[in-house]
Amino acid sequence: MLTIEGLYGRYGDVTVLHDISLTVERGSFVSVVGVNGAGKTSLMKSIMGVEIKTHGKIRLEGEDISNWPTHRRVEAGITMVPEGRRLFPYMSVKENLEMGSYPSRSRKYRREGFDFVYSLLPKLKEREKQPAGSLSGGEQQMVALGRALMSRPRLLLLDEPFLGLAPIVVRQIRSLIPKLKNQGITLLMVEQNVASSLGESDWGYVMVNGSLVFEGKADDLLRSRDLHGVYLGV
Ligand SMILES: Nc1ncnc2c1ncn2[C@@H]1O[C@H](COP(=O)(O)OP(=O)(O)OP(=O)(O)O)[C@@H](O)[C@H]1O
Repeated sequence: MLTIEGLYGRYGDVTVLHDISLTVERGSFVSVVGVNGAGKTSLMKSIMGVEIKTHGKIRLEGEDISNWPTHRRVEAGITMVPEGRRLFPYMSVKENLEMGSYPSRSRKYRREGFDFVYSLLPKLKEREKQPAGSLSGGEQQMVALGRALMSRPRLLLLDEPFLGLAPIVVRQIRSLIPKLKNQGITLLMVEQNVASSLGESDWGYVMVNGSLVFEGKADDLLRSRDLHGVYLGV
C-alpha cells in the first residue's frame, strides 16, 4: 500500500528525517514507535505532504506521490488523524465530521460518509449536536478519527492517538483497530506508547533521532532488549 525509500525531511536547513525506508502492506497495521522528538510527526507530515520539505520516494500502491500536493494525496485515499486532535471546539460534532468530507461531492457521498462513521462510532451519532470542545478527551479522539474516516480512506495515519488518555479509553480506541482493518483500511500509527501500539500491530519500526533503527514483528520487538535500550537508555 505504502512504500517509502530513502526519505529525508527538513525544516529550512535542519534535516530531521534521515534515509527512511518503510513498507506498509495492504490491510496491515504498522506502528512506528519512538520517544519525544524522534521525528514521528515529521514522518506523518512527509506522507501527507504538509509543512516539511522532503527528498526521496513515497509510493502509494506503486504510484510515486512524492511531489503531489496534499489534497491530491487525500483524494488518492490517505488521511491523517493529527496529534492533539485539532478539532474545532465551538462547532458541533457533526460539523467537525463534515470538515473531513468533500463539499464539492454529492449529498449522497456525504450521507454515506456519515453512515459509515456512525456505524463504526455510534456514540458520535448520540452526540452529534454537542460542541466538540465539551466532550471528554477520548470522545474528542473519536471525533478526530471520525473526521478522518469521512473521506473513506484506504490508508489511515494516526499520530499519537493515545496521548494523554486514560488506560480504559486507550483500550476502547485500540478495540476499533480490528474493525477498521475489517473495513479494508490499512493503518500506520506513530506512538510513544510502545505497549499500546506495538501490541496490536502486525509490524513495527523503532525511530531514533530521525532514523528507523530496527524493525520486526511487533511481538519480537516488544521482547527485544534493543527496544528497551532506546526507551530506557540502557
Ligand atoms: N515546524 C518545525 N520547524 C522546525 N523544526 C521542527 C518542526 N517540527 C518539528 N521540528 C523538529 O523536528 C524534530 C522531530 O520532531 P517531531 O515533532 O517530528 O517528533 P515526534 O517524534 O513527533 O515528537 P513528539 O512525540 O514530541 O510529537 C524535533 O527536533 C523538532 O524540534
